[in-house]
Amino acid sequence: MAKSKPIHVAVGVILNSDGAVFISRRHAHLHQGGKWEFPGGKVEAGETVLAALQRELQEECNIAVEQALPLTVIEHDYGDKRVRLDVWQVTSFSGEVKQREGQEWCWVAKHELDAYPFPAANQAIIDCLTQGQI
Ligand SMILES: Nc1nc2c([nH]c(=O)n2[C@@H]2O[C@H](COP(=O)(O)OP(=O)(O)OP(=O)(O)O)[C@@H](O)[C@H]2O)c(=O)[nH]1
Ligand SMILES: [Mg+2]
Repeated sequence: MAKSKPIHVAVGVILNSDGAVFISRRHAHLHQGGKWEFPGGKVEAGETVLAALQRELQEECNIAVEQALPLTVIEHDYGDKRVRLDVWQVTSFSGEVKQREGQEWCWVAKHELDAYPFPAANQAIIDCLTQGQI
């Protein structure tokens, strides 16, 4: 049986002035619950990916994205659902980064990212960050 279209997700990599990355922990009851993630969420119908990124990062981590660059697109099949992660690096923003939805969160040095379990789709991003390619 043909599978339905992947869920299109806008995902933001935010680095602070120390070069650390903002991550938060998915609530236990959600898909991939308990794993760490980059902030972001589903792109709505008729919305650009950048607009979705701006909306999600305002809602989830309190910032207004001023500039962001597309890094990569990752398609992954979890078996129960397929995702298409549209990964952007946030290069300019205003506001103070903080988690607004009650999720555990932290800034983590790139070389320490391997210690945090992420959803399988994220592995390519984690590799780029730990190898200093981002
Ligand atoms: N935000 C985010 N989602 C990810 C990442 N990696 C990954 O596989 N996903 C998957 O992307 C899908 C959508 O993400 P999401 O749950 O943040 O979507 P959302 O904010 O719109 O959630 P909502 O519909 O509950 O409001 C989930 O199935 C999630 O498991 C990641 O690094 N960040
Ligand atoms: Mg989300």
